[in-house]
Amino acid sequence: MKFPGLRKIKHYFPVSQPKPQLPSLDVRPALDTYIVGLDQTIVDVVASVSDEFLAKYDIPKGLSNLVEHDKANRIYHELVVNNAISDHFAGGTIGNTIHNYSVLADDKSVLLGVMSANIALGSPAYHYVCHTSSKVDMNHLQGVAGDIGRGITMITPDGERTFVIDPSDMDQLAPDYIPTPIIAGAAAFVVSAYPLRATGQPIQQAMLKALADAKAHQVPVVMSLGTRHLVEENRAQILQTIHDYVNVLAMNEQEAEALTGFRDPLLAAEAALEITDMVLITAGAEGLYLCGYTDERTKRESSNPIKSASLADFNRFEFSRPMLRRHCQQPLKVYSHIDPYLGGPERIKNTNGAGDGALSAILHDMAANSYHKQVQPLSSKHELPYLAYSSFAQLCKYANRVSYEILVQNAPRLSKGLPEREDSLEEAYWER
Ligand SMILES: Nc1ncnc2c1ncn2[C@@H]1O[C@H](COP(=O)(O)OP(=O)(O)OP(=O)(O)O)[C@@H](O)[C@H]1O
Ligand SMILES: O=c1[nH]cnc2c1ncn2[C@@H]1O[C@H](CO)[C@@H](O)[C@H]1O
Repeated sequence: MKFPGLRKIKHYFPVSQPKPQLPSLDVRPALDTYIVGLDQTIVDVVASVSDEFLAKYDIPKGLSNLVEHDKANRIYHELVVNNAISDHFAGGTIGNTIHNYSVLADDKSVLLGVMSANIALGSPAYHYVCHTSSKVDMNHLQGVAGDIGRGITMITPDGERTFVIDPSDMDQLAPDYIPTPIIAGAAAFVVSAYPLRATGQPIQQAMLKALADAKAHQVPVVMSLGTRHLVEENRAQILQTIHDYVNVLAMNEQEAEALTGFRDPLLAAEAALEITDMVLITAGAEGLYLCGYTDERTKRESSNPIKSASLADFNRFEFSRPMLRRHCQQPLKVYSHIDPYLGGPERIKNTNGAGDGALSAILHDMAANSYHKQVQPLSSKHELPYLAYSSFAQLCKYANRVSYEILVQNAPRLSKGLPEREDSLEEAYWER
């Protein structure tokens, strides 16, 4: 487990504990710190298109659109003829998140989903496996006869991305392939709201089983919302799922508005905190917000400039560490915001995955907390059951830095971790 982000370390963080056992790529619940993700396994087929192309096929821009197989094929073939396809890349919002987690933490994660039982060279499954970190344990995947999903990722000249999703067998994941002991030993379980639109498909029951297992074993449940119209179309079901199971909710500002009715991210977060414990809202060029709970007796005042927007002095206690609401004697809502790292890259070719990247940083910090607690149980950092290792403010910095890296690497999956030294910036960024 790597240290989450960079900073002058105040507490002892044992980075590489020698392990008496032989190294193993399989996750061993009693020995490893890991997270588990459930996803619709998807390969991203990346193509450059014009706005007219989207209009021709009646595809709403900026969203993830489920389409029938024939239409996806027609689009795909026109893109092949136009020579517009630049790459095939492993995708899936949770696949991306746990891959990035494994790259950042240099540690294991488990992917639950389907995979073609026979993988042919050049097939969607082949591209998926080739572009996934070897630290992602794929031993629990369910083999299927057909293909994994195909997500045609169309990038318009303004850098916006629009998905056309052809599901193939991606929704066939059955509850029998949810390994309860693996979920029970995880530092967090992460899922997206996308499977909620696969009405009547086995993945819905599989997802419910995984959520129930995580809840029964007090494993924090993290959910990302996916895309705005998914939230608009399944709002009641999503709200109920969050209320029943979710501890950390991740969304962008459009999804937050669709869920809560508030366009303003702080008001949206305030509303969402009525049904969950922590909320990450990414807001594109406005940076990101991380909001949650801490206990009155452990609140810590920020030494950053105090900001006011729709909530007065909202970041006053952003140096506090997040807790589950039910673990607080006197819960206090805490809000933190950060502008894009270095103002954002000079030129953004494609924002795909920047939000998922932010979430993988939060997951890394949560897992680092579990790891630290396991190896240093008597540390003062664990006097109370905190949800993460770092403060809200520090988590914002780390998440923001990772989003920037996704934007500059121009791909939703990191090919390498963050640089050990940040030449581009004064050290102050990582300090309190
Ligand atoms: N135009 C931009 N300028 C500067 N930073 C940006 C810009 N767009 C995104 N970012 C950075 O990336 C983070 C996440 O971006 P965004 O809100 O677009 O995520 P998203 O819509 O959830 O993405 P995805 O669903 O593709 O993962 C922002 O919080 C910010 O740090
Ligand atoms: O319906 C879906 N289910 C799962 N993942 C999806 C869906 N639509 C798009 N993405 C995934 O979201 C990532 C960027 O955030 C992309 O890599 C894409 O594969």
